[in-house]
Amino acid sequence: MGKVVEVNHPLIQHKLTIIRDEKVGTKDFRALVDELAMLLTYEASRDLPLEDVQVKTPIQETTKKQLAGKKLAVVPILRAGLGMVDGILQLIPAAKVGHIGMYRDEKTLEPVEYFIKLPEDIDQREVLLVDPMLATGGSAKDAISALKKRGAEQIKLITLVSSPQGIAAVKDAHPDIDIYTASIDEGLNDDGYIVPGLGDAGDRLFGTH
Ligand SMILES: O=c1ccn([C@@H]2O[C@H](COP(=O)(O)O)[C@@H](O)[C@H]2O)c(=O)[nH]1
Ligand SMILES: O=P(O)(O)OP(=O)(O)O
Ligand SMILES: [Mg+2]
Repeated sequence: MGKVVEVNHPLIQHKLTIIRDEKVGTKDFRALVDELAMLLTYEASRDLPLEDVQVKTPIQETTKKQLAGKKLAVVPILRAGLGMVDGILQLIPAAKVGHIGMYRDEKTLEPVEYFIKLPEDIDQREVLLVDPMLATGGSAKDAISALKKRGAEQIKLITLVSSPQGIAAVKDAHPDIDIYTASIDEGLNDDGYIVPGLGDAGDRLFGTH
């Protein structure tokens, strides 16, 4: 059974409050989404396996830990997820990057997939699936299904803002998935936007409407 972790570190709460502000422009919004993604990845990577390694300090030889070389892939759900990739790669530069393109139909709120390109060995990688917003959960559910269909077994979903409904929908469809989020907000409005949320993350990242 996967877990749901609301990572409420003070730095995360502070930065998230800033980007909720409608007056924050594209440049600051982008920078803070990157920083938040990095901070969330710090928590989501807590269980990465370690192995012993010999290291010679200027004082003496010692046995310490290093990452055991686990293969990772970062997979953003386009467009909004793209804003989280660079921040994650700063922590895990060797990760490969896949892309899943999806938009929500404005009337039905159902996700429409328009692009998918993943590393060939996705079945051997732990996947960090990233999207700033988990609203109805439709996009994340379909993205996880697409990853599983291609053999991915270990998948963590990282979001900035989640609704209780979105979390429940993902857990219902994919009980094995761990979800890391900076905030579980109150809910959804009639247009499927998270309340209070931060608006349309893709539009705010890329300056579109
Ligand atoms: O407040 C919101 C809600 C949604 N989005 C965008 O939609 C999808 C997620 O919606 P689901 O209903 O969970 O499928 C997400 O990719 C965002 O791009 C948003 O920006 N703001
Ligand atoms: O999920 P949407 O429709 O908001 O897509 P995008 O992330 O491209 O804004
Ligand atoms: Mg959008």
